[in-house]
This record gives sequence, C-alpha cells and structure tokens, in this order.
Amino acid sequence: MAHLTDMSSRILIIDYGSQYTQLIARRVREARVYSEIHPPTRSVEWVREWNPTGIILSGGPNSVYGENVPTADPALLDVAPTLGVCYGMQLISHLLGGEVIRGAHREYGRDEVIIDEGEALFAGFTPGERTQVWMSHGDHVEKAPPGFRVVAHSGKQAIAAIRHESKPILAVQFHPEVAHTPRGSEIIANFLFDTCRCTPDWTPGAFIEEEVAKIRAQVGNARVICGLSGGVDSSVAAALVHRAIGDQLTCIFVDNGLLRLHEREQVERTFRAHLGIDLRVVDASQQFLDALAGVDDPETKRKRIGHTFIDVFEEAAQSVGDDVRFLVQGTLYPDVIESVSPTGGPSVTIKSHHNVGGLKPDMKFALIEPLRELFKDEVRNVGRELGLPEEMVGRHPFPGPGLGIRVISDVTQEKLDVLRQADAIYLEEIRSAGLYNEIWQAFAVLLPIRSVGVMGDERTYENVLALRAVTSTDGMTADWFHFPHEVLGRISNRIIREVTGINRVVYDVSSKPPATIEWE
Ligand SMILES: Nc1ncnc2c1ncn2[C@@H]1O[C@H](COP(=O)(O)OP(=O)(O)OP(=O)(O)O)[C@@H](O)[C@H]1O
Ligand SMILES: O=c1[nH]c(=O)c2[nH+]cn([C@@H]3O[C@H](COP(=O)(O)O)[C@@H](O)[C@H]3O)c2[nH]1
Ligand SMILES: NC(=O)CC[C@H](N)C(=O)O
Ligand SMILES: [Mg+2]
Repeated sequence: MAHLTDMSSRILIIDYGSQYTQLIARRVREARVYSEIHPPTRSVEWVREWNPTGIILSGGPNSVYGENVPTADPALLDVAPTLGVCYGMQLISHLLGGEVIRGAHREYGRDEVIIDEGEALFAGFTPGERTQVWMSHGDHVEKAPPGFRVVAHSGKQAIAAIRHESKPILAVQFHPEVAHTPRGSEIIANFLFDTCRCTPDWTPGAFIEEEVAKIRAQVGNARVICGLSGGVDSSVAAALVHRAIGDQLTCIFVDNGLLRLHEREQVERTFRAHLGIDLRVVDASQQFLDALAGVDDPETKRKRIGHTFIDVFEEAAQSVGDDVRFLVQGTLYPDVIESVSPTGGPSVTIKSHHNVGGLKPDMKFALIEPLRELFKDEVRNVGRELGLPEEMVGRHPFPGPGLGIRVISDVTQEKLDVLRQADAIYLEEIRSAGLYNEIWQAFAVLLPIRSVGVMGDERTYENVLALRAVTSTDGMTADWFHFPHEVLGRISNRIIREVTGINRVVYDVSSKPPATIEWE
C-alpha cells in the first residue's frame, strides 16, 4: 500500500452528525480513494490547506433553519467539487438561496427516485429509470437555489437530487452510502471519478500490517488483556493483536450470566481449537445479576453492564500480571456512532453500547481498538485474511449486554432462563431450515406483557415472546427477514409447546431505521 501522504486524491467528509457518516467514508474506501472525516467547525482556510480533491457534506439530525445548527461557510463550496447528502443537500440549498421546509410527512425507509435526465452523477442509469433508495428525513428542499437544476425526483415531484448549472456542486436528498440504496456506490463512484477526477490508488489490503506496526509501537513490553466474547469482532481483534505482540496478550472471556444456552462451552472449545492464545474464563454472573436487579431503563442497564465488565476486567488483570496497561476490545464503528459523537460533530446518542458509551469513566486501562473505524463485513474480511475459520467469522453478532437487553423490563434469573430456552429453539430451527447464513442476526425478546391463552382446556396467562430476524451488511440499516411462513409456524409451535412461561409468539416486522435491531 502506498503511504497515505502520497495519495494523489483525498476526499474530505464533513460530519454533520449523521448516523451514516462513516458509511460514506467506507464507500469512498471501497472505491480505493483516501478520505478523512472532520467536524463542520474546520475553517475554509484549513480546508484549502488540506487540499481536498472533493468534499462530501454528510446528513445530520438538525434542521438547517434551526438555531445554533452546524453550518458551512458558503466559500467552502468553491474549494473543491462538493456533494451534499440529505442535511448536506438541505444546507447547500439553504446557503445559496433555495427553500428548505418541514414536510407534511416524513420519509423514512425505502423509496424510489426517478432519474430526470442524463446526469453525470447517475451515469450508467437510464433517464426516466426508477431506482431504489433509502430516505431518512423530515425536511425537504422545496425550491432549489438559483443556478441549480433538479436532476432526480421522488414521489410527487419532490426534489431528490440537484446540480449547479456551471459549478461542480451536487446534492442528493437520499442516502447513497447505505446498503439499502443498492446502486448508491455507483452514484458515489460517479462523483469521485467523474466530477472530482479522483485516482483509485488507495488499497486497504495492508490494513493488517499497518495496525500491527501501530500496536507494537503503542504497547512496547507491557502486558495486554483482551475482552473476548467469542464473537466476530473480539476474535479478529485478538488475532490481530496476537500477531503484533504474541505472548504479551491474555484473553479474558466473561460469563456474565447473560449468555445464550451452552455459549460458554462453545466459545471455549472453538477458541482453544483455532487460536493459540492464553484464555482465562471468569464467571461473574452473580455480579452482573446484582448490578441489574430492579433496573428497567435500557440506558441504565447498558451502563451498569458496561461498568461491571470493566470491574471484572480490572480484577482479572491482577491475576495476569502487575503491568497490564492495555485493554483490547473488538469495538466497531456502529458501536461508536450510536453511543457518542466520534469527530466531535453533532450526532446524538441512540444507545450506549456497553463497550463505548457504557465504559467506566475512571477505568485504569488504555484502550486498543484496532477495528474502531470498520464495519462488520470489513472485519469479517480482515478475519479471513488472518486465517480465522468461517465458523468464527460467519457467526451472527451477539451484543455484549446479551440477554440483559432482551429481557424487556427488569432482569431476573427466571426470565433469563425462559428467554434462553426460547432463543435456543429459535436458532436451532433457523439452522435446520438452512437459513442461518441468509440472516444477518436473529434473536428472541421476552416482553413484559402477559396475554390469555388456552392450553389443554386450561386458561393460561403468560408472557409474549417477540422474534426478530434481520438482513443487513453492516448493522447500520437493516430490514426484517422474510421467513417462509411454515418455518415461522414451526418455531412458534415449538416455543409455545416447550417453553413454560410463554403462550404467544409474535414476529417483529420493523426495519432500521426507524426501529433499531435490538429492542433496548
Ligand atoms: N462476554 C464477554 N467477555 C469478554 N468481553 C466481552 C464479552 N462480551 C463482549 N465483550 C467485549 O465487548 C466488545 C463488543 O462486543 P460485541 O458483541 O460488539 O463484539 P463481539 O462480541 O466481539 O462480536 P459480535 O458482534 O460478532 O458479537 C467485544 O469485542 C469484546 O471486546
Ligand atoms: O457489543 C455490543 N454492545 C452493545 O451494547 C450493543 N448494543 C447493540 N449491539 C449490537 O449492535 C448491532 C446494532 O444494534 P442496534 O440496531 O440495536 O443498535 C446489533 O448487532 C446489536 O446486537 C451491541 N453490541
Ligand atoms: N438524515 C438527514 O440528514 C436528515 C436531515 C434533516 N434533519 C431532516 O430531517 O430532513
Ligand atoms: Mg458479541
């Protein structure tokens, strides 16, 4: 890989706080062009100095006509070719004299746009063609600014894309960066290569070597522990760090009592079979149950779980050695963006992932998180490159807070046992129907709602279980999985028959957004 500073093309992404900003970076990365994300507070002089080949303005949660909202100096639009996305498009319109208003209905999820004419941003598309896109906005551009023309529209003539008549300023209302805009990468590539004339010479193939070098420099001779869950991210992080520092690394697997049926045994077995790394298993289930007793607020649960993890790691570190100064976590970008604002930009907290927003503030370790800017499927590829078996890299994600955020309301041992049993049947049936690899993630949720049923002529009054299964590539957007009805029927029958405490099963048909994958 050529060194970053030698790159002939560089894209500056300005983060207005969208959940998807890093996905823009990822698409640019996939097109083999170098990019960096920066907050909207960078001055025009700073940007000129940075010398971008092109600029992308991300989406964001604010409304451009609101007070104290992030904005841009209009002079920015003359520094380099610019593409505005969602809030970015609204901002360009607002700055240059167009009209942005709150719409009667908000548009969330799938939509279609019609390409109005032969526009370079849509090279490869046919004029008049309808193309599927992902929308997530409440405001819209009612009138394009003077000097702009509309190059795509949606629904009832709503403006979906605009371009300046003579300057390289383009904007789209939808999100080309998400996987649910199937031809979004082509649109971004058209901007990069047609409008910005970028050269595709940044290949991330040496990501591993670069990270290995960084980790060695950071760690020196110190000892390092890794929070290992057996999931994809921590296994890949462990393998990567092990490649860098070998025996200085010890992995700690915490049984937090919130794991799935037989998970502890399975993780130990797979890990020992495939990775020659020192592994310690710590049983901390009672500690987690105590921390969760009586808590039903999701954010409080997440923070208690996050803090308890660190307590457990700190204690475990003492048995590893006196000089444990670093904690490796398999944190990925979605964990970060949903928890905090990574660039100091204006994103809001959606949920505090236990390993980011839920961390203990006075923790003793410095963090090593080599995957912090990547997405799940990119991590899977790094894992394959490192030689990890498909059994590890192909696993469905399972969140650190585990069943603790799938028992809605307060967590007790009894509820966990009911959920664990139902969840195991659900996954067993998915596997035996041959659907495991078609689904990105599947799990059951125990609801604090009871309903009346009749079983063997007797009245029952028991809990409702919700099933969730989604398709996704990166966890940032997701769609509910379309199960064959007979499989759903079989799952429901088995759960109601075999699990005492559940007499009704429902299936969750919400996409993300506007829902999230987990319920809490
Ligand atoms: N039971 C556990 N024991 C030790 N560390 C854990 C445990 N659960 C989670 N962690 C830590 O928290 C991080 C984030 O968890 P997360 O579930 O996002 O990732 P993962 O478990 O590695 O992968 P996956 O998303 O495939 O489940 C993990 O990478 C790991 O470092
Ligand atoms: O390790 C984790 N710690 C957490 O606190 C956490 N919360 C959600 N998730 C997982 O992240 C992905 C996106 O989930 P959401 O759509 O619910 O935010 C899904 O794969 C979730 O299972 C977590 N993983
Ligand atoms: N996703 C976005 O960028 C949304 C922009 C703006 N907040 C709206 O709702 O229209
Ligand atoms: Mg996990």
